[in-house]
Amino acid sequence: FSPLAPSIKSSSIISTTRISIILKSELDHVGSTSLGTTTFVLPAFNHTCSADYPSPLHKIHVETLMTREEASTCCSISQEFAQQTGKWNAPDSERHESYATCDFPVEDSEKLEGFLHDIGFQDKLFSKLGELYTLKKGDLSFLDLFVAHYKAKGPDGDDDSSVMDRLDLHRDGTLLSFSLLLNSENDFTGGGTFYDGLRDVETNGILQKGGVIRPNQGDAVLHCGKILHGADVVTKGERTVLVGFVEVAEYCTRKGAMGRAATDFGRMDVATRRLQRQRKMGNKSWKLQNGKFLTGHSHLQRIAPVFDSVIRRGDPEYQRQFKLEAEDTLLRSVLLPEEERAVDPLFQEFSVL
Ligand SMILES: O=C(O)CCC(=O)C(=O)O
Ligand SMILES: [Fe+2]
Repeated sequence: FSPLAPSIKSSSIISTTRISIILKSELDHVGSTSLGTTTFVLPAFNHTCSADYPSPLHKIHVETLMTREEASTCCSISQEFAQQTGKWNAPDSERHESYATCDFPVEDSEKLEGFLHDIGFQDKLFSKLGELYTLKKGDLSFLDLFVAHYKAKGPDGDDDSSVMDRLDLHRDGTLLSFSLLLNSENDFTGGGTFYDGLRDVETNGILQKGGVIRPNQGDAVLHCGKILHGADVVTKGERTVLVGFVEVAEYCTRKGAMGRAATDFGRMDVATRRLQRQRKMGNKSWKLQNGKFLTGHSHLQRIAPVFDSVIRRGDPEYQRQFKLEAEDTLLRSVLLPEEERAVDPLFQEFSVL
């Protein structure tokens, strides 16, 4: 399959029976349903990358992991706990450095932790993630598991900073993540998890305008945490989700893939700052003068010209495309094919004992 092949979009959810006979390229971007799992595939953005597309990580799955009753129980326990501790009253920047959310870690509530244990949640989740992303249950561990709470801001639109109504575009710290809706989808309007890479993909059932996926109560969106995503604004009511950051054992991943992507994402941030500086000078030539910081050979004093390339690379649409390409490369390369994974060194160590 060539990533250059034209992609065919479909406006209808394709049935399981059709999947086996349609071309793989037809599956691009399409929401397909198979045995209770709905899958959306991120489009290929990097057309020069020779690595296979789509990799398992290009796929975002929606999967029922709790019954409505189980999700409701988790929601009531969480509500009760948050009321007692005030955990949902202000975004907590201590736990999530760059993206403060109104949340509490599951381990803080014995009752919630106990309930999740009783319904075998971790086992169910890790088995599913393993099956969908070519991993074993034992390769997965929680970096964080927490309940987040979103609430619409007041009708007068005042900036009530103690309320979280959305989460801006970001990447998680882990390779895998999920977000499971605990309350009823009828309790709020807006909300849902959105993906930059799905922005221009045709809407399809629970995939709505702007690349937003709005699952039902008890359903979880499972995705690679490195895909640029956020939580859409809740415009009415409240939305409560169980969110988990799931670490993948290092021996399953390709060394350097993550570092390369981080460098590429970082290059675009530098480009933004360069453009801001050029604009500040009124797009006129500016004097490069670093003598304040460096002396000797490193001391530069000259006129820096205005670069068209600075303007081009600073353009938000150019940057978005560049980042999507880097993300695509990362998704294709970071997971090692199963046959190339060496035995987990830790496992080896223990098996000798
Ligand atoms: O609310 C959601 O669905 C997404 C949450 C999320 O991305 C996060 O907490 O990192
Ligand atoms: Fe996230």
